[in-house]
Amino acid sequence: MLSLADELDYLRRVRAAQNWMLDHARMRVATGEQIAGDRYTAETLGRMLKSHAKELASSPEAPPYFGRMDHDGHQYYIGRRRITDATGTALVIDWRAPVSSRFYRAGARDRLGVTARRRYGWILPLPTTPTGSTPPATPTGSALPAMPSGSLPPATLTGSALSATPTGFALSATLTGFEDEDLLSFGEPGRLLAEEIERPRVGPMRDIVATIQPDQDELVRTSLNRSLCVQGGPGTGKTAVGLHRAAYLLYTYREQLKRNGVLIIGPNPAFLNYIAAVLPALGELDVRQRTLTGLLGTPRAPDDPAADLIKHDPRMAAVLARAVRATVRPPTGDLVVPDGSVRLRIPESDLIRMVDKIRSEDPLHGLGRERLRARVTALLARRIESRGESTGYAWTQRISRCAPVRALLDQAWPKICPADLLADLLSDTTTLATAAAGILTPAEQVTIRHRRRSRRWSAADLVLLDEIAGLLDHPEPFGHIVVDEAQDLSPMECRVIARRSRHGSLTILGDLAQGTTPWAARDWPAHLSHLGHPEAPTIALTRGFRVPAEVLNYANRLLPSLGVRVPETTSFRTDGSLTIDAHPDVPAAVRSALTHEGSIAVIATAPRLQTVITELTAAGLQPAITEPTATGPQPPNTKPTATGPQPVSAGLTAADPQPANTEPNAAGLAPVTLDPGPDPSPVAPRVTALPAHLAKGLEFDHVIVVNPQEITEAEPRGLNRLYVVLTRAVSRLDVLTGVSPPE
Ligand SMILES: Nc1ncnc2c1ncn2[C@@H]1O[C@H](COP(=O)(O)OP(=O)(O)OP(=O)(O)O)[C@@H](O)[C@H]1O
Repeated sequence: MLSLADELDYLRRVRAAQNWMLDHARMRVATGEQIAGDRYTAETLGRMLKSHAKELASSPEAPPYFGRMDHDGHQYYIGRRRITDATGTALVIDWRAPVSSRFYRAGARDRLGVTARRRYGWILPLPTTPTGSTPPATPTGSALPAMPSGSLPPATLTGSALSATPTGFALSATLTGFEDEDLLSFGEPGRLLAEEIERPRVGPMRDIVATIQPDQDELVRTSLNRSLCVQGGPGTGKTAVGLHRAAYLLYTYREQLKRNGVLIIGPNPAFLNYIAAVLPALGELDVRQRTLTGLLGTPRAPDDPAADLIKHDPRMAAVLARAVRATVRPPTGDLVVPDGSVRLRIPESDLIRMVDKIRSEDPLHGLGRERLRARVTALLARRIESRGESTGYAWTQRISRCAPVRALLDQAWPKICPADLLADLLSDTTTLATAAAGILTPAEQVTIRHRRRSRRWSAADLVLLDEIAGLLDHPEPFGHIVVDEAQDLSPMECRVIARRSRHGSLTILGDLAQGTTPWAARDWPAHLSHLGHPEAPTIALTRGFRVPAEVLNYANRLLPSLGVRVPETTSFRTDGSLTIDAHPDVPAAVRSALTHEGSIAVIATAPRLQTVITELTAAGLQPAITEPTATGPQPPNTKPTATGPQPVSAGLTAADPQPANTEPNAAGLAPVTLDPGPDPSPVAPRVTALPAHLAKGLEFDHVIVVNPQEITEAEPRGLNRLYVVLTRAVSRLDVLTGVSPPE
């Protein structure tokens, strides 16, 4: 076992190796720029070297390793990235390397050959303040919490806290201690893990590489060719598992994923901002993170709940397929193509047979058109060749694009513009009746009909446009897609994702109990079929890392009324508190919450929130707010978990730089800050006022729910919404029930 002094020596070696790696990468970029070669090779090499250097330079403050294990006579230090010294010796191995899996999975029942496991505690420096000074380090960030000197449990081997000042990296993590796990209770959560889970939430979501649990590790390391559906209650780590699986796949299947890449789909921009830092912290800078809207475009027309219900129904796929097929018509007249002194002819009857044959092959529309062009050209070529003449590439090109052939294609198999087709379909009674006959009822047809031909599309229309585009051609594919909050997708939205993962795999993350959209899934098998991966196994995660037991037990009482069958979540934590107060005094609740560390959210229905904000502001407790506009929901103007001493204006605004690879805030989704009035002092900068419908996926240390009965009554799935809202609390939940306490 290494002593304290040995550990410090090792850390110095690792820091030196990190500096060498960075210098070396930068030098290679510099020399690479002078290498002669063809432009393509030089560019590819340059890009590769630069991205390697960028990756090494990113998050220099992160701890270089978080654990160590002894296995098979070797000692392995495990970190976010592999670190090698100038001789090529690996000092730290990547958490995704095959052998690292033993670090996560070795337990009392099966030690997997691991004879010792040690976890390290670090503190991170705070970023430099605007005045240029660096505040003292705090135990936050992507690290295990600090181990206070002298307070280590007897099982650990440290006698005092360590302090190693690194070289090279100006703002580096400081090693503060380590914990050796008791081999007899191997697998029991240690102190460092408990502290990590119970820490107050500060800033955006962090990676969990240091404390991945065995069941999570199995999901993370599932191979690329397998799709997975993870059903997990609130705070069971679904999002964390999905993001770490993306990082694992990129590491293990880098070559395969180079071309098509990985896509993360989240429910809204606020959520994407919340998770944006996780993959870059793991060295993965090139993962696309989008909402479905980000993938499909910005809606320009408001939602229409009655019409949307039909437009999101899977029957619409059949209506649109029929509408596209209806554009293919039997050719009228013979095809006559002048070629030099001869006129080549294909009789109408042959053309009709040809079109019928291609239709029976059921190709995508765009492919069908090209198939018709190719078959007509081939038939004309045979006519020429039967006269003993030859055709070549130039002849084929000319004839296949000549005016008579083009005219035939435009008449029998026309090009389709999705926007035109949808505008015609939705505004023309006869066209819609023909396409929807026997699929939608006449009343349903009236409901979705647009009064005028318009190209101002609602969110539901954009899904239909994508469906039409998918009937014409294949969209850009992805090697792997992670879909979060998947239970909320409509069948038609599922098809958007299915089209993009035809040859790839999916990680589907969701909780049927948290389904709040009108079309939310009630069971997984049907949903998985819409997602194009009915074979994906559904695996349940039932241990909650966020919500303390007392709060979770309270929220779980709603489960039998939610209309779905899901396993109950049990909590890893017993440190929380729950208060139920029939006389809501929001300012008093906020004042009391402010006596604790961490983020605070006041959650209510959107209309109630207006009153609450006025009340809080009058009491000198102006919160950061996030509120809906006519065009849709908005991300919080303070990042979901923004806590600590940040002014309200430090929240996300439309002008703020967006985290790498997340979409910019779509127009109309810009956050709104309450007019601060004559006295703009943000009295309660770590308090966020949040409408219930924007709470999904987020977490706050202290949650104050105002008038829960209004939340349940505000929408058809109001009980599910309340379940989501109650389970956002990391430490404390106050329920201010109002005059009529809910059952
Ligand atoms: N193994 C772990 N070690 C430490 N923290 C963890 C672990 N797994 C999850 N967490 C933490 O638990 C919290 C909840 O995780 P996450 O958001 O992934 O849950 P979720 O299942 O997606 O929740 P929800 O359905 O409510 O959105 C996060 O703060 C996450 O970092």
